[in-house]
Amino acid sequence: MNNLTMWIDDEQVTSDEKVDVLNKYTQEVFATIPEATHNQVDKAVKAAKKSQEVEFSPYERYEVLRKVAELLEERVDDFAEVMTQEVGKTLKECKGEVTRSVQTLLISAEEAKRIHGEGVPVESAPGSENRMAFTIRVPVGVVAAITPFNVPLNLVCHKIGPAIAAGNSVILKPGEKTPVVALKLAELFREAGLLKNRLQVVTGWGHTVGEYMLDHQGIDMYTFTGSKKVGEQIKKKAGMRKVSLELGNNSATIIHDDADLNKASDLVAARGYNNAGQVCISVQRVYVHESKYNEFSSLLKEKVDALNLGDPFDEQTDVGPMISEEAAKTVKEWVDEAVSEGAELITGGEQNGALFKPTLLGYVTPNMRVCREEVFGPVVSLIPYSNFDEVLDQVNDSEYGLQAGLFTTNLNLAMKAARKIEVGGLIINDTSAYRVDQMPYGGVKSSGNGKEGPKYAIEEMTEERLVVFNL
Ligand SMILES: NC(=O)c1ccc[n+]([C@@H]2O[C@H](COP(=O)([O-])OP(=O)(O)OC[C@H]3O[C@@H](n4cnc5c(N)ncnc54)[C@H](O)[C@@H]3O)[C@@H](O)[C@H]2O)c1
Ligand SMILES: O=C[C@H](O)CS(=O)(=O)O
Repeated sequence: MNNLTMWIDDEQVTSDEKVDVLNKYTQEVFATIPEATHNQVDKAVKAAKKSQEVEFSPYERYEVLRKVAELLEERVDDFAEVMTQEVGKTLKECKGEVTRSVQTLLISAEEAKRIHGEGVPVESAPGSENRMAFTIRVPVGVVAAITPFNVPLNLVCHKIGPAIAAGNSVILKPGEKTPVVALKLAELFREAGLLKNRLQVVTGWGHTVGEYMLDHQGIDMYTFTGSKKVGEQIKKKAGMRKVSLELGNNSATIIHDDADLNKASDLVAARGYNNAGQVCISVQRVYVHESKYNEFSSLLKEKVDALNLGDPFDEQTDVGPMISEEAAKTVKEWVDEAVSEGAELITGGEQNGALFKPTLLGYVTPNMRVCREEVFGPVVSLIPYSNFDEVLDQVNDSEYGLQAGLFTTNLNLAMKAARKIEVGGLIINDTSAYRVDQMPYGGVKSSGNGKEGPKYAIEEMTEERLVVFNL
């Protein structure tokens, strides 16, 4: 068993209290992490602040991030195997996540060289003829990055990459259920020669270690990915400090009457169940035009039935365990409740420990929890509709707004949806779950605020400062 250590003030340290990290398939403990104390968090913040005094040029930041990307690329298999144990998602998916993380770091490295302000034409104002002005972007300072369990490497890279590229010092608190790959990544930053204390990692529970971070006034910005509940707490506690929140969603995808049903059902089957549905943009609510509902439903059922549930290390497995038995039980409760309220159980609905069978529900209505709230499990709900304008309203009838998908060949309808659907991103002819790492990514309403994607995250993680010359 691995007794892991944190990185605080340039040292590998532990603490008396420990948190077990389980292999999510076998449920055996495969590592322990220290529960950081209040003093350790304080020490990390002070060390981060001090590290800001050392010059770190954009090109040096580029070099370190590029080097970490190279080191990670050499260790894809090693990282993926650890991730499969701690998350429970399939080995092939984990390899995909590590490969994406390499890209996120490389894009961040490139963006480090492109941080710039802009000229401001103050001289055009009467009386300001002898002045000139421009903006510069300066680092915010100490950034606290708090990350969730489900995508434990790439979402960490989406925070550390841009924060380092922008010239900040970062204190990372990874999700307590999946902290191991984050700690391994921190080692790569050391190996790559990152300046002292530009990255520190504290581990432990959110309600303790996370809260110590929220209470520390030495932190200049919080970048958080996780649940709406915790996001709200962070926003309250941050006060006037900067906050970037990437929160949940109950993602909708529309299948219009002109859609390619084969393609649409392939993509829904692939993106409604990967990582056991524990993806913030996972396909959850699928609105199908009534004229195609039966055909789409049987095509999709066939593809969902073909998904193999089981050991994530087995190459034949498509869907591994959920993060815990407790999470799987909640999903079971919501599915049973929907069926008792009149939904059709097309397939699935069975739970065994942390394993939950890929489930397809039909004739789901707006007030059912599987529709209204974020399921975060392998459950897709089909909802028939007759009128395009009305379905846009149904999609918007949600407190969330991260991404949505629309299958149609009609350009006018696609543009109408783009203007009307209240989301951070609309994906045409694919599901809500499309994401590549350079794109602007982030939600509206209860899905949060601020954008990720290194270029956009760097804007969040820097301040724009105006410089005016009186010549
Ligand atoms: N929008 C996105 O990009 C995105 C991406 C992935 C996951 N998510 C969301 O994350 C959620 C699932 O992840 P989770 O269960 O790990 O989320 P979570 O909110 O329970 O935990 C996220 C992080 O917050 C910490 N935390 C918990 N309580 C805290 C507190 N009181 N103060 C400070 N920190 C605290 C946790 O320890 C963890 O590190 C889902 O809602 C999902 O949609 C969103
Ligand atoms: O869980 C949500 C993630 O942001 C989606 S992805 O893994 O980045 O595609």
